[in-house]
Amino acid sequence: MRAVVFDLDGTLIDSAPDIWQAANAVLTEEGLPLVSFEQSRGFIGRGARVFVERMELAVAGVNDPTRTDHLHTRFLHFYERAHENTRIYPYVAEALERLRSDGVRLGLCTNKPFAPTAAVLKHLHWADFFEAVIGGDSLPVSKPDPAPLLEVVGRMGLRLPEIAYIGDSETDSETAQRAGARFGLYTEGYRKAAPEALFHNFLFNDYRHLSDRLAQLN
Ligand SMILES: O=C(O)COP(=O)(O)O
Ligand SMILES: [Mg+2]
Repeated sequence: MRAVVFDLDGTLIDSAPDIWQAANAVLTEEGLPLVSFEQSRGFIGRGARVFVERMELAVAGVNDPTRTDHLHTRFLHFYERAHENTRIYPYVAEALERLRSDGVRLGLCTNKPFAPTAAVLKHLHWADFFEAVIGGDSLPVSKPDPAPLLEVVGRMGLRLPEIAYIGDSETDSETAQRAGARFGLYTEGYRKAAPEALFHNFLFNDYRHLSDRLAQLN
């Protein structure tokens, strides 16, 4: 295993509380009804545009393209500044350090837009941690299209059989399957389906086990 590529939201960090706060900041500004934490968490996974569409549908019953554009712009404004309640999942920092000290290279492939991704990585002092970072708006297509994952691998000068992808959601599982990548599913994120129902090479719920699970893939 030369490298591990990670998803971000629901995989390395629990950002749902800050995403919820950004969502309700936009809705408050627009005089629209607010969403619950569970609703907001359920909208995560396909990037900011889809998040906003789902949110608008929930509170207004319909997507109006002009309003969606505006809500999207304002959501990105708040999203970029929302880190106060974002937490790194337990033992993630130790797991990443261990991989690095084992000579495993690290990449990041998220559907979070690039600007808030860069902002939260900086906030966590992870700005230089990942060799290649692709956000949900870095390419014309986003996950579950396999292109973003393939782009990360390409930018690292690697080939797909040399990496494993780690993510938390239906989107990540489908991305890995369509790319033909090995996939580890972190079960404590924002997934809705049963873990067994999703493509994976291994499941894990504790980052203290990640290195061993990856080693068993080889
Ligand atoms: O922003 C999203 O919708 C999901 O982000 P993720 O790909 O890092 O889980
Ligand atoms: Mg995720």
